[in-house]
Amino acid sequence: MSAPDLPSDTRVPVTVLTGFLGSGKTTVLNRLLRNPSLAGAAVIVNEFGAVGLDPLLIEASEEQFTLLDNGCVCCTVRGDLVATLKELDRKSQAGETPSLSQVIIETTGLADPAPILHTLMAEAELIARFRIGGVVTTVDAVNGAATLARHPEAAKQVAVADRLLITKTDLVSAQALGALRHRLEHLAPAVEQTVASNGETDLELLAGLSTDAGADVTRIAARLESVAHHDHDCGPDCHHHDHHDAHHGIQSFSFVIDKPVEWDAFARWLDYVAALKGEDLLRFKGIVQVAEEPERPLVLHGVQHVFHPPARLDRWPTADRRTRLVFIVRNIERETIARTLVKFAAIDAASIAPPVLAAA
Ligand SMILES: Nc1nc2c(ncn2[C@@H]2O[C@H](COP(=O)(O)OP(=O)(O)OP(=O)(O)O)[C@@H](O)[C@H]2O)c(=O)[nH]1
Repeated sequence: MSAPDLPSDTRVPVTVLTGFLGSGKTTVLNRLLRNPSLAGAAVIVNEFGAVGLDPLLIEASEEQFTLLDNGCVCCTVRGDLVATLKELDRKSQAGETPSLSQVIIETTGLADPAPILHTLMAEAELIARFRIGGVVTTVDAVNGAATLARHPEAAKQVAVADRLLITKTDLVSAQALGALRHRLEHLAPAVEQTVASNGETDLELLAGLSTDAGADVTRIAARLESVAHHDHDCGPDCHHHDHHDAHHGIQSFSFVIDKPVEWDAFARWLDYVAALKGEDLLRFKGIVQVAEEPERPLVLHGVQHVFHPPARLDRWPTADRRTRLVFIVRNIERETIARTLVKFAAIDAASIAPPVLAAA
């Protein structure tokens, strides 16, 4: 179906912000959203996991923010994405919300961006109102090389990028960064690689994409075609599979703990879990009520072997002050982690929800 004959700049650009689990998407998004010129932007966040923490961690206004948490936006919630975009457009046109200037979709870390682009290019109603502003892919300098070798999803995210944002360069040597850049050049030739230190990037990122890369649907289609080629070149440990198997073996679970935790014991538990399960502990996120300072929660991020320093918030983002821990793992049982919580973090099994049957 061909797009209506509209000048492309009357349509709202949609930027897809993707990148593997924990690679720094939300950090980049939060930095961008601090810019007043993005006040008219809508943010759609897709989260993989039963208990989502992103609504607590993303600095978008309630009006700006839509959470899609019923599955992965590249497969099960594509319909929700279409409905969300149509509704954003309707509200903007009806004057119920400020005029929509930009949409940023933050995918899950496991998403294949190609079906998302297809969705944006296939729906006549969407084509009339929205255009693809481009794909920005974050690549974590610490875990990036290993992740590209092990997870085909990550290689695809790089292959369809219009811009690569290399994050966490403060944590690696120049040599490691050079090797990663070389790998990225191979997967995405001629795609600009930018360093985003702690999310620091500028609006040029979105503006530049909107005007050149995103406008050309033919070019995007050609890039999508080429992803198949890159799929067969994603590294020695890459396991090829079709899209429906893409998240095979990866699961998410959570714990809600209704009593404050003792920090020393909890920190010991974190060290233990990181050391023991790092490679299969793809992503860990937590908001923690610490007994020593219960009014100021700690936000924790773990990405494979790397546990980032905890960040203390000034206050709880919502009325719910319970500790919440979310895991995205490969081949690790919830009960196994639960047992370590009881043993190392000295957490009473009775205070954990959903109940932990085999923890005692
Ligand atoms: N040292 C350092 N840490 C960073 C940088 N960018 C992000 N981080 C940290 O990396 C962790 C994960 O960042 P997020 O922005 O939550 O990553 P994400 O890609 O949104 O994660 P998911 O979507 O939940 O998988 C957080 O603790 C960030 O503070 C960076 O440039 N340097």
